[in-house]
Amino acid sequence: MTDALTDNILVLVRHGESEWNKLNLFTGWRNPDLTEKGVIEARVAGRMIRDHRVKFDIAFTSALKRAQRTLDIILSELHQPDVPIIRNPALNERDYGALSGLNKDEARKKWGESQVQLWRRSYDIAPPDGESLKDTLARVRPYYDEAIWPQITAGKNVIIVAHGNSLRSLVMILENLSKDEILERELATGAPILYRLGADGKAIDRKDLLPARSLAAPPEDRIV
Ligand SMILES: O=C(O)[C@@H](CO)OP(=O)(O)O
Repeated sequence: MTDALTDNILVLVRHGESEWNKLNLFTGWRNPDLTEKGVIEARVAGRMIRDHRVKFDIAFTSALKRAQRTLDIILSELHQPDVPIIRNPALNERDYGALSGLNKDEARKKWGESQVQLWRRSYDIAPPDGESLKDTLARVRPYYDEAIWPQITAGKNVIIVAHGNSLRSLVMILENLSKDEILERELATGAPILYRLGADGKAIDRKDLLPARSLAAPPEDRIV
């Protein structure tokens, strides 16, 4: 058991593994469910957060099943099933447009590794009919400012369960990252990030909670 966190806390969690993560398909706004592994990842995420004894006042998630289900499982593991939940498409994954449903390896064969990497991880190059990270940030930021930040300034502890790229947009905001710095950041499924925020809305510190199986990688409770 870790010391209880007493300041206002914002926790971000990417959903557990989805059926389409497992199949290596571009997912975006499509709506696959969690795999069994994804359910376990969500349970483990809930237990790791429970060890930090955070009591949440409000939860936010996207309009997509994989994030909503992950949140439900986390709240159940936390024994906090009555936390109010706000679901909003502003927190949806980046819309992958014409790539949605395509296999990522097949796409590399068709368009080349570097083009696919630009679509996946450049800041402002959108896939055909889809959103870039910049476009995603442009909808995540106003939602954060108008719906989430007021909760934090009112002294609430907040959990957000969303998606790789909607959360990377939030990480940019919270850690004041440049468009180059965010390109380096990957978010693992079911790995909670605990932030303590200052009055300016920027992170004072961050803890990445990693399940025991990932201990070979970075240290469990890295504070930056
Ligand atoms: O397919 C997607 O919607 C996302 C997240 O799984 O993929 P990527 O890692 O390419 O942003």
